[in-house]
Amino acid sequence: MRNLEVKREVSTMLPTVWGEFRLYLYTDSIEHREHLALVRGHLDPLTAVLTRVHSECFTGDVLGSRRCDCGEQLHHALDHIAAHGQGILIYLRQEGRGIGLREKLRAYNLQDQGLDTVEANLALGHPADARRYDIAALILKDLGVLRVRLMTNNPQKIRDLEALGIHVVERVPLLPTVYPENAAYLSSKALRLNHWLDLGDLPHVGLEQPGGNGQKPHP
Ligand SMILES: Nc1nc2c(ncn2[C@@H]2O[C@H](COP(=O)(O)OP(=O)(O)OP(=O)(O)O)[C@@H](O)[C@H]2O)c(=O)[nH]1
Ligand SMILES: [Zn+2]
Repeated sequence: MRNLEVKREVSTMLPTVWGEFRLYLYTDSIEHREHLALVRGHLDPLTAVLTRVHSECFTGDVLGSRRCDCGEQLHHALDHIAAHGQGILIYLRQEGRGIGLREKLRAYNLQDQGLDTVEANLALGHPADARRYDIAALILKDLGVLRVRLMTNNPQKIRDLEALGIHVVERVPLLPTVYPENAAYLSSKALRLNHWLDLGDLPHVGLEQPGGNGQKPHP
C-alpha cells in the first residue's frame, strides 16, 4: 500500500471576521482530498500551540444545523485562537465521521426513526467512527508543531494524535449549547462515544436544564 504523505500545495493570506490568518491547502496522497490549515500568528516550536483538529460537517459548519454542535465548535475554536492571538485550525475533509455527506444524511433519517448516531452508522454498514487523524498529524509536523493544546471533547482524538507523535499537553474543552434538536445527539456523544460532555453543565436554550435553573442562552 502507498505511504500516506501530505503535500503543501498553496499558502495564502485570508482575512476573516476572526482576523487575519495564513491559509495552507494540503492534499493527501491516498484519497487526494484537499485539507486546510488556518494559522494565526508565529508558531514557536518550543511552545504548545492552541490547536483545533476539525472534521468537515457541511450541514453544521456551513448551514448552521442544530442537529449537531460542529458549527458552534468551529466558531468557538476560532474565537479562542483570535483571543489568544496564535493558533491553528486544521480542517479535515472527513465529512460525517468519515462516511461522507450522502451517508450522513441517510443516517439522519434513521435517527429520525429512533436510532442513535452510532446505531444509524452501523445500520448503514459503516463503523461508528471512520475517521483518521494521520493527515492532521502530518500537517502539524509540516508546520513544525509537535506539541499542542487541543480544543476537543473527544478522548479518542487525543489518543490517536498522541500515537501519531503529536503530544497533547493540555485539553481545552469546547462546550456546546444544548438545544431540543441536538440534545439526544449530544447525550449519545457522551454515552456512546465517551466524549467529555456533561449535559447538566452545558448552557441550554429552549429546554429545561437538568439539575439547573432553567434557560441560559449561549452569549
Ligand atoms: N455519521 C454521522 N456523522 C456525524 C453526525 N453528526 C455529526 N457528524 C460528523 O461528525 C464529525 C464531527 O465529530 P464530532 O463527534 O461532533 O466531534 P469530534 O470532532 O469527534 O470531537 P470534538 O473534537 O469534541 O468536536 C463531522 O465530520 C460531522 O459531519 C451523525 O449523526 N452521523
Ligand atoms: Zn456536524
